[in-house]
Amino acid sequence: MSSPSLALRRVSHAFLGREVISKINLEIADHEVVALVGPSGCGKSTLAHIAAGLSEPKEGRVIRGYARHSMVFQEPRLMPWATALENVAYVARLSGLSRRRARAAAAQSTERVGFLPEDLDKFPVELSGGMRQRIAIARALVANPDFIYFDEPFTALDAALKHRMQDIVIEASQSGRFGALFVTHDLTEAARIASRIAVMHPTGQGIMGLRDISGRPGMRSERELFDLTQHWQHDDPLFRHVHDVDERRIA
Ligand SMILES: Nc1ncnc2c1ncn2[C@@H]1O[C@H](COP(=O)(O)OP(=O)(O)OP(=O)(O)O)[C@@H](O)[C@H]1O
Repeated sequence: MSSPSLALRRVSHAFLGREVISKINLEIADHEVVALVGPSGCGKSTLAHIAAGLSEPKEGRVIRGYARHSMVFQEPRLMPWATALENVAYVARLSGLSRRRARAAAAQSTERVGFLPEDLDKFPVELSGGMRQRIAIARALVANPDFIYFDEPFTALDAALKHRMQDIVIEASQSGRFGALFVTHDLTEAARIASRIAVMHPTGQGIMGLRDISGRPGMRSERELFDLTQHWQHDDPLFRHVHDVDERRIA
């Protein structure tokens, strides 16, 4: 890989003296979407936060080759006092646009994620969970990032809406040409949106392995996705612990 968008080199982190991730190595190529999976509590969010610079690793290095990133979390984290449009425009303003151009960019970004214009003046409390998450994605896209961190962004959504939101990410990653680290519990989601899947060790002791996913995201049929996830779960030892519940004892 010549110049990766993101490279993690022997990244370790501890909370209150307890090491939760250890010696993580991972590279993501320019415009590549990598899904990160692993059992609950193995350290996926911790790793994504460190990679995005929200916290400093205790050891190791994070090398960011991209120009500008954004994040989408499981909870939309919108500003409750601002309308849907203002939530998105605020980020556009931070990237240096005038008020008028920021509002235009925000309107365009919300259209891209299928948010209806008549709902733009509503406040977060007046929006459904799916509408709020669309705004969170529009906000992540508005400043034209070339890298996005997704931390289980669709876990709380119902199946149909989840599917729709995945399509939006696939479409946006292809037309907007960003790379991404996409943390998820859902192997079918990983198989749909990513070009590679990374499996984290159940207790955070590194990335256990990676698998290339053949074909282009968005072009894989439901049958192919089903066969692939069945194969991962039943025939590939790498995935043996992916759905384990976290039963580690806290030291
Ligand atoms: N701020 C914190 N302070 C103390 N411990 C923390 C903190 N954040 C996370 N942890 C611990 O670090 C470990 C890894 O947590 P993390 O949220 O990164 O896992 P995860 O794989 O993303 O889990 P899930 O899939 O359930 O979201 C867990 O044992 C968790 O309890």
